[in-house]
Amino acid sequence: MSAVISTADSDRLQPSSAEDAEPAVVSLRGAVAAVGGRPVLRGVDLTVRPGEVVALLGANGSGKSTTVKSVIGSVPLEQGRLELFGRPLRKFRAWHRIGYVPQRTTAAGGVPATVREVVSTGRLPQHGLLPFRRKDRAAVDRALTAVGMQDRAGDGVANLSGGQHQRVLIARALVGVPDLLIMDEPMAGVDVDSQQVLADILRTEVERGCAVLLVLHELGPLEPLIDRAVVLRDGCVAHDGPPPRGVGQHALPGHDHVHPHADDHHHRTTQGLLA
Ligand SMILES: Nc1ncnc2c1ncn2[C@@H]1O[C@H](COP(=O)(O)OP(=O)(O)OP(=O)(O)O)[C@@H](O)[C@H]1O
Repeated sequence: MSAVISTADSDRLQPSSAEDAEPAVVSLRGAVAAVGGRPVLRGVDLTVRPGEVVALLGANGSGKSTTVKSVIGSVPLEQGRLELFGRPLRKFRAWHRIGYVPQRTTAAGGVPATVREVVSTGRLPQHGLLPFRRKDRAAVDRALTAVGMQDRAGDGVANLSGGQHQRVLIARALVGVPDLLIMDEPMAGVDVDSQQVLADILRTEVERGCAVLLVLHELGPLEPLIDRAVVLRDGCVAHDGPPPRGVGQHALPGHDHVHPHADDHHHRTTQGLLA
């Protein structure tokens, strides 16, 4: 699955100074992946450094979601190499360091679970099959408070608005106190007030040093937080550098506002966060 890295790529991965000695949180090199038998990623390079906030932009179908799914190991690479916190994917076990907020779909609305139950599942990488301990319950309480959903803890998730539902998914990702937060279109289907709440939550996470990889439709209220933008076009990186100011995905060719879309596809799941 992981191809041998080229000499040029090896050189690029070497730290250039003592400051850079900490390994990248995400180092994806030459990622090639197919979904449903169709080539989607055609050599994607993506780096997220500790504490960095990277926005992944691009037109509909350019491969953004597939890229983040390959980062959490749920879409296997046909070629290329992925390292998480300096370890190759096949040796990486510290999934508790990663919080993942999937692209929100309406499908979860029918799940008969309470807010607290959904958020508690985010603690699974920490305690596995062991019973919940006091510190796990405290972590769930902290995450619920962080997203302003403490008073809704006993409510069914089916009764929440889009913005509240998104907050629950974010609380689930935060409950493990991750070092990397990956969010796939966190603002999709979220009202303007909740967008500001989400931006504030994200700012708090960034301030405590969490690295963030965001799939975004447009930069919007998150723009001030973003250090770097990677723009995908047709499964390739078209831009990697400063965020295109005032230009979101809306300005990119092929954008057609079909969001959010249900993930009713059947990715071949091998290893990783969702395994
Ligand atoms: N399970 C699947 N089976 C077949 N094709 C798929 C599947 N999942 C995604 N695709 C296709 O792969 C391409 C990339 O999809 P992906 O979801 O990564 O794009 P994206 O950039 O996130 O787009 P969007 O902004 O619409 O979410 C698209 O053409 C999409 O239709």
